[in-house]
Amino acid sequence: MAITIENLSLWYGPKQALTNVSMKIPARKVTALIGPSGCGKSTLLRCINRMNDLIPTVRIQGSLYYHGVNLYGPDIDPVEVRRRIGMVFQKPNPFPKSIYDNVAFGARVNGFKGNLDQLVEQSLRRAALWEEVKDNLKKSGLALSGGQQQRLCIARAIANQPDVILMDEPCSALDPIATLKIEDLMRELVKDYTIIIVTHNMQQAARVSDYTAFMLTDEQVTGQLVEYGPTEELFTTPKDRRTEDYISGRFG
Ligand SMILES: Nc1ncnc2c1ncn2[C@@H]1O[C@H](COP(=O)(O)OP(=O)(O)OP(=O)(O)O)[C@@H](O)[C@H]1O
Repeated sequence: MAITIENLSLWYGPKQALTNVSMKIPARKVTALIGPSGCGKSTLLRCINRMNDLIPTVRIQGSLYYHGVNLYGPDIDPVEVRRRIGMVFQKPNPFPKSIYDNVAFGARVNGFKGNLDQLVEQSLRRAALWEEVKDNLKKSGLALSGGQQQRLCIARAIANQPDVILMDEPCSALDPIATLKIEDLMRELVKDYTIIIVTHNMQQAARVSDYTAFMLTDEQVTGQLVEYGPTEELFTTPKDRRTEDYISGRFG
């Protein structure tokens, strides 16, 4: 298992957002988190690389293990956690720098001693962007199309040599063609990385993920994990009535 989550609960100030979530996320698979708006998907995703630590009012209970190490243990450096567990956001967010400098950024900050040109090329190739930008590496990252910008952000994440890539609705700002390109890319990247994706789009979860987790906030419990299993099973033979209602479009 890449990630093991045990009884994780989270509060934003007095407001609870996750309740006793437990799940095991396998390495080198795509795991999708689905569920209605506000059910805690992004919150759970952000727990995995300790992004919620940046919010002062957040309180977390429970454990989250990454290859057996408790990421919330006392000796853990959140900066190192975020290098190993990279993240791609909903809205592509390249730095206002050249394509090259975007990809080289993390390596430079970390005092990378190897061949930077090679790292940039490899990362852009892996993000399926190299052919489109190789003659324009000095061009601003912001001058690319939305889909290219998102692949640039994926290249920037890959250049940090992560093990896990978290993606928070990576296609929601993209057109259908750019979306399919990112989905193809995910299937390619999963050969080498563990990918966890939050998506609103059930078809997308069905297309790209190996495992799916359905989350829900209802009158009784905030931010609960209702059902989790192989994607095909969850979509064809859900075990919980609430999963069935959601995937058949009866609510959310
Ligand atoms: N920084 C924050 N401060 C306070 N409350 C927050 C914060 N971020 C999220 N919340 C609340 O926590 C709950 C879960 O939000 P979260 O964004 O994790 O849900 P989600 O399932 O990802 O929703 P969506 O699909 O709409 O993005 C919501 O009620 C939200 O308002």
